Amino acid sequence: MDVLIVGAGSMGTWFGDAIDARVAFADVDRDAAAAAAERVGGEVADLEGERTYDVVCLAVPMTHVRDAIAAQADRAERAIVDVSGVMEPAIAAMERAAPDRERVSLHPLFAPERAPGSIAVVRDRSGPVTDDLLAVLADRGNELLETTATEHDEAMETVQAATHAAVLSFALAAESVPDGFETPIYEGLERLAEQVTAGTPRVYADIQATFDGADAVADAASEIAAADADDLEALYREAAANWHGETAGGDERHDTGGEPT
Ligand SMILES: O=C(O)C(=O)C[C@]1(C(=O)O)C=C[C@@H](O)C=C1
Repeated sequence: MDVLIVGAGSMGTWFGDAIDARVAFADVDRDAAAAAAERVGGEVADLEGERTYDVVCLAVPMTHVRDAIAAQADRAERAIVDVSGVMEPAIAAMERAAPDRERVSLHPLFAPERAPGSIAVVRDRSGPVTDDLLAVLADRGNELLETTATEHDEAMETVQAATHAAVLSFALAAESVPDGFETPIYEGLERLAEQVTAGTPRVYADIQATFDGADAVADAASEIAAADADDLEALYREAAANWHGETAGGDERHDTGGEPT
């Protein structure tokens, strides 16, 4: 099987490494394509070339995936795949541009350096080629999470947009503290702030531009900042109910002040 990977950034490189196929990389930055090809043992392809492949995988930023699918779909003989991270527009573009080919959208739910991990998978039109690709990903330790484009994109509002907004807000707002003052809760957030801010700024910007979620975090933070003690207690109980069920934190007999029981 030969696969053209359009986009030779970290996701394209991850995909080329994670599958078992002859791969070629095309990118606006030909040096990036050459680096990815060298890293995974593939070739460099022209971005606007005529050559066709069994599979074309779009590994471009989510803001460009629609256009990239429209431009590259004709080079896919059997299957078209994307790893852009947004599924509804990607699937719609694939249905338009490749109605008679296999179509799968994949979103690795991890940064490439933490591979393997869970991969959200929408099999919009499955068949032998994409079944093989997915079987190899599973054999190599990835967990395939079968979903729909709508379910995925809605989940990303919380899992990515709101989560990143919360962590980045903390990363911006936190003052440095002298060594030794760290609490277990603070250390958890500190670790997340370090992890999130070690990524690629544009990826995080694209996620915020694509998925709602940040406003809900901003609204909740404003409510907390403006709350008096009674309001804060109510907000705390609401949060506890969301995460532990209706009675948690609301029953005085079990009110541990946050200590484990
Ligand atoms: O750093 C990680 O491991 C991540 O999970 C990165 C992360 C995320 O934070 O949501 C960022 C972008 C990708 O689309 C997937 C995952």
